Amino acid sequence: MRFDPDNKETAPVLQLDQVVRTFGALRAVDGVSLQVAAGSITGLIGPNGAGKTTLFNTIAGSARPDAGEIRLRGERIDGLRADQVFHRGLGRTFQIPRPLATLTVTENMLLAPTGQSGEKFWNSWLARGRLRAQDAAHLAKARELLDFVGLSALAEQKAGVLSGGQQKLLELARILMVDPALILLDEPAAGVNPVLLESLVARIQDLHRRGVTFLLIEHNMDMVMQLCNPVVVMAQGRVVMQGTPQEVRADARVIDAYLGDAP
Ligand SMILES: Nc1ncnc2c1ncn2[C@@H]1O[C@H](COP(=O)(O)OP(=O)(O)OP(=O)(O)O)[C@@H](O)[C@H]1O
Repeated sequence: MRFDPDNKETAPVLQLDQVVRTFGALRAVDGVSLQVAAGSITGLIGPNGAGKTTLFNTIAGSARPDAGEIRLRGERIDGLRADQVFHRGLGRTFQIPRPLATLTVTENMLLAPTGQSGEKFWNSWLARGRLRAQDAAHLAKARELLDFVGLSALAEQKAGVLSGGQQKLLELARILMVDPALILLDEPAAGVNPVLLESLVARIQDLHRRGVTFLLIEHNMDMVMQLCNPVVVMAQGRVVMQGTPQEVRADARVIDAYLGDAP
């Protein structure tokens, strides 16, 4: 399906066409074509080493594709830097969150609109200088979003003291500072305690109801089955199948892909 800018309902937010990313002889992403429909929570699953994170890195601009085309809302983004992709409306979180530990939670939030994609670990002195230029509107928005993810009470704490789950909520809130059209979540459930996980799932559902589109990598199948439709399955750098959670669960190719990963 080609992107139809006149049809906001059905046009895919993200479109990948034959994307390849290699590491030497290894084709970590080996000709992936897929579409993420506007308003969907699309799941990306697959055994360890399938190429999911490499695909995210390639989409988000932290790794360049060796071949293929990537479009966000119909416009080519392959070849752009991570901060450029971020400002075009694509936010991503990491398997292991990367807040600036010596800045406060609020200060981390205020870095988002200045162009920090989360890719670079800026030194805190430099980051503080940038924050002075922020205006009150950004601060109000930061407070509102921290409230949304349940981190208001920790707003003035150093981000380094947050638990892993709280750091994931902070990453999500930080991305929301730029009103993203699409959010890539890399293993949101990993290392998150059950209470915070419930809160994270609820926030994703809230945002989904407000029209935010998600593509998420997850090994927690309960979460995938609860949240995602469709689910895309990768193995050995390729898309093996795509379908509803029920279709994926029952598909022999998916079972094979996972069993092939067993020790
Ligand atoms: N920077 C790199 N240099 C060399 N090889 C890499 C690099 N990053 C990833 N790979 C390899 O690319 C393949 C895909 O890795 P990737 O991390 O994308 O898989 P994944 O599906 O995200 O796995 P997991 O579920 O374990 O996170 C693996 O064989 C991995 O060893």
